Amino acid sequence: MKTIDDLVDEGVSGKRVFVRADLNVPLDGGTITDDGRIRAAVPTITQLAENGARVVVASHLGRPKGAPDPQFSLAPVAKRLGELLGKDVAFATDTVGDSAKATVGSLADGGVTLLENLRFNPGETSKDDAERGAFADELAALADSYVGDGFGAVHRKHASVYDLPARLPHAAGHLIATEVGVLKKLTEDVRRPYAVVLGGAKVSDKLGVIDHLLTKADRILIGGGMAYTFLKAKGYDVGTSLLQEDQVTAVQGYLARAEELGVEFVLPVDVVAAAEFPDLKAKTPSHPETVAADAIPAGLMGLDIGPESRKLYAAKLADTATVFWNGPMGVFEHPDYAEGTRAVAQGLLDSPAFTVVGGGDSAAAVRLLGFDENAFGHISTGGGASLEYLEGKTLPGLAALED
Ligand SMILES: Nc1ncnc2c1ncn2[C@@H]1O[C@H](COP(=O)(O)OP(=O)(O)OP(=O)(O)O)[C@@H](O)[C@H]1O
Ligand SMILES: O=C(O)[C@H](O)COP(=O)(O)O
Repeated sequence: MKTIDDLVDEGVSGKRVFVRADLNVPLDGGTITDDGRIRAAVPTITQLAENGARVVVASHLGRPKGAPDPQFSLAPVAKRLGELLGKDVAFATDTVGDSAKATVGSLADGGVTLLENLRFNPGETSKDDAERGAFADELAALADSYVGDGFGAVHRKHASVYDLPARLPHAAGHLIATEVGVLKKLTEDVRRPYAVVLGGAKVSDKLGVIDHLLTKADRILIGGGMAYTFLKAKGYDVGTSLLQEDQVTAVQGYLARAEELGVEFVLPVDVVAAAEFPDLKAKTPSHPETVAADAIPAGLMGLDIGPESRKLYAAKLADTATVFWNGPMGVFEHPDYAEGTRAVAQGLLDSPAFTVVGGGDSAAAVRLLGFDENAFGHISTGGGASLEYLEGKTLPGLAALED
């Protein structure tokens, strides 16, 4: 894989270099609540700008439906990126339209622009190769070369991740190199006991990885929105909790296979539940109740792991040598449901293990709850991406940089 250093050695001065970053940060209205992914993109952008490139940065934010949607605008990200780089970042209000063409066209050597959200264009995420390709052609017209650095999105076969590098000379940026370097260690000589902690809300995306982890991990701890599909698979009532009904049978299969293989599954024994999803904006007090995990009353939804589960999870992490954690244990954005995530983060720090925390929200949670990110072995910007890497899957955004 060609690196950004190789590209810079070949000469980037005066050239338009397209940087596909993952600047998908958590937002509260227009306010960025955690800028970790923006900070992670800085080294690559800085190196290119310092070497006289005209840097065209692009990213997705959230999951808009292929059309402009102001709540997913990257405008606040352009401002923050400018502060971190210590220079103005020209923001294009579209991705391949007049604004993008004009902004890129007027870039000086060493200048940086950020394009509007790639997912405002249906071609970005299309399953149709021709539609994605047509959008990639339009993006390619804005640049002379391509640097892939959005590790958090390399598992997506999207136009800017997969099709665009095929159309331009390409290289991998610093973030991708660092992330792959650390995760590779977890797929090779992993020190045991090896525990994997899974939570979060993208349940359908992430359940599939468990099948693979059963042959790798010694212990799998389940929390967050993922837990309720497991509790249901054990025959328990889960009230109105997040549930992936179509995966219940598959999960029963995982539980049976784990028993055969001697892999320990750790599920919550109690949960913090409420009648309604909390107000994450106002953070007004909600009405949480701690209930047994095997009998969540009808009308209540599980929003965090309970106090007994926190003790159990900390104990299960205490003797591990390696831990990979993706996905918060609860709706940590609201103080009533943050304690499970806090307990797991503390459990990781108290254990002697080499710890990798992966995922936009997981990494943000660790920082927002006041933990020192440097105390963890590695904080990955990729959640789904790091899981699929560990699964051994071919990741479109890495494969595209290889040839
Ligand atoms: N019990 C629950 N019910 C509903 N949502 C939950 C629950 N527990 C956690 N969440 C939500 O999960 C979200 C994070 O999940 P997600 O799977 O996106 O993790 P991630 O670390 O960001 O990984 P990725 O980088 O792949 O997105 C948080 O916003 C949190 O509020
Ligand atoms: O948050 C993430 O995991 C990445 O930014 C990818 O986002 P996606 O799951 O919406 O493709």
